[in-house]
Amino acid sequence: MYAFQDHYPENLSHCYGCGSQNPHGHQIKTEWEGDETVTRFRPEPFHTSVPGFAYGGLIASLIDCHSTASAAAAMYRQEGRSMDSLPAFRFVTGSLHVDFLKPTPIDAELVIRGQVKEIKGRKVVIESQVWARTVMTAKGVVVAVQMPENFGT
Ligand SMILES: CCCCCCCCCCCCCC(=O)SCCNC(=O)CCNC(=O)[C@H](O)C(C)(C)COP(=O)(O)OP(=O)(O)OC[C@H]1O[C@@H](n2cnc3c(N)ncnc32)[C@H](O)[C@@H]1OP(=O)(O)O
Repeated sequence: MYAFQDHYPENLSHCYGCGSQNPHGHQIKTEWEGDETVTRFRPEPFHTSVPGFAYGGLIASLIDCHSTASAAAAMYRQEGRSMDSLPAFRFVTGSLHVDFLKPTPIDAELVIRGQVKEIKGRKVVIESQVWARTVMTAKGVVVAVQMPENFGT
């Protein structure tokens, strides 16, 4: 699979959630399935909250990085451009809202499905749901904003 994150330039591949260059991170991979974006992730025992269940911060970070990647992919798709083309679209999180609907089991593959709700200027809004087997355990809304040139200054 060639994922959205595989197109990130190396200097932006250190993110704890999605950076392929971060050996301690989740290194999530996201791709299109029709008009939805999909990330699959299997929690490790050290992601535990209550024994048997995944830590909420993990769920939030999966939604977060799934959504920033989805935002970039959505912008490329809208422009009819390949994700390899320059200049690159880079998105950071402006806001992250998560609803924890059910406990998330730690022993199941998690499937995060995202939908593009709005693209306006430098902003993309992504809604996502986290599924464990047949149960939706969390849902989220992320406002992703194209990273300013002077980010961090
Ligand atoms: C090939 C692909 C490459 C991809 C590379 C991937 C990089 C890897 C990184 C992975 C990262 C992984 C994830 C991470 O961990 S990212 C790390 C956590 N996030 C940050 O550190 C971001 C810090 N914040 C900022 O830098 C600025 O505040 C940003 C850039 C977010 C906006 O400041 P800026 O001055 O630039 O924006 P603007 O004022 O012109 O507004 C523009 C639009 O956005 C809307 N808005 C703004 N904020 C919010 C908000 N809080 N709620 C709702 N909406 C908000 C605003 O209303 C407006 O919309 P509209 O009114 O026009 O409708």
